[in-house]
Amino acid sequence: MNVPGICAVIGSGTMGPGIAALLARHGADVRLNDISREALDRAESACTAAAGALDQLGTPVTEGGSVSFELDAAAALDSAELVIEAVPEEIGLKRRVLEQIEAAVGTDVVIATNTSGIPISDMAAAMEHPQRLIGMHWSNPPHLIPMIEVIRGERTDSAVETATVAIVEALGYKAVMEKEVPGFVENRVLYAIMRECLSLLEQGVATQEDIDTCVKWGIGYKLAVIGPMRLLDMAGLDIYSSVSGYLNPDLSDEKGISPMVTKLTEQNRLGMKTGDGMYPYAEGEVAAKRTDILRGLVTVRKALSEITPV
Ligand SMILES: NC(=O)C1=CN([C@@H]2O[C@H](COP(=O)(O)OP(=O)(O)OC[C@H]3O[C@@H](n4cnc5c(N)ncnc54)[C@H](O)[C@@H]3O)[C@@H](O)[C@H]2O)C=CC1
Ligand SMILES: Cc1ncc(C(=O)O)c(C(=O)O)c1O
Repeated sequence: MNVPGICAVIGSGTMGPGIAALLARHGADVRLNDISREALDRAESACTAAAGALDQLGTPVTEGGSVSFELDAAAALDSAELVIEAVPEEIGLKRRVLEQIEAAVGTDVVIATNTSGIPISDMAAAMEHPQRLIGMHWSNPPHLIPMIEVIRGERTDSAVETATVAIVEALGYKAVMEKEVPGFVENRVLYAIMRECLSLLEQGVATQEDIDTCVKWGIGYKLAVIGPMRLLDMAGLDIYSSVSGYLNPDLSDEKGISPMVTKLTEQNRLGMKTGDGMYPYAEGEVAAKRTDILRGLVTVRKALSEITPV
């Protein structure tokens, strides 16, 4: 299966532009929609940057692809063969947007949601044709992380799942098919790591710099080559049993949001998008960090593509 010829991406904040740029790279006529003119203006340069990263990666260009920027949702959705919803993670808003999408496209059109982890069945509750809604969870930055989680809701048609997996594979990405649980697989694992790291920082066990160094080199580097299930075999299940026996009861079981994150959020210190967060950023540093991150991800992905899968 090829990538559908006409795609609509609804919401053009952090995720929409990278998704649109990758679809366009594979030949699609992509309409990127947002309710904010400013967001669409920012999206134009984000799409250009994403295309530059795809050039660095050597991703071939399929002729005929383009991205257009649409304030008018109806124009974006007109004749769309695939719709990807990427509006903020708020169930009420997502339900309203899905209602608007479903009223504008044919019943055979796949409607995918990029939710970070809201169960698909909860989002489909008010839909007239819930069989065509599917979770298609891209990882940030979506034009570079070559894996997408595909999550069926209780009423999703199996043909919609098959079609979505085929689209993911046509993009050259790996599809991971899952049953729905809040957070899906990726964010359950990521948020377990984040919870523990934030707890260690709040307890003063290590600085944020040292926590980042430990996780990047001690865990991240290794996990990019060996998945956690295989790592258990490499370490030895007897070792895992001994360590988890005394360690698991001591790990963070914080049920709420980290107090440190709550305080920073209340101060509008949201990270790179506001120029201050877990780290402070000097003038020009956010752009430099973003460039370093993209360059690093391109380099590591190229290296990983050359190794034998473990
Ligand atoms: N930021 C991340 O790292 C990741 C986010 N996600 C998920 O993707 C979705 C989008 O996330 P972000 O791009 O980070 O959000 P964002 O807040 O950066 O962008 C969302 C955009 O949607 C627009 N929007 C709001 N209401 C709209 C409507 N009715 N119609 C059209 N556009 C509308 C906003 O103006 C904004 O530009 C969320 O569900 C999020 O949880 C998934 C993977 C990673
Ligand atoms: C902090 C954080 N939260 C959610 C996601 C997501 O996948 O939905 C990501 C990501 O990197 O993709 C993330 O970093």
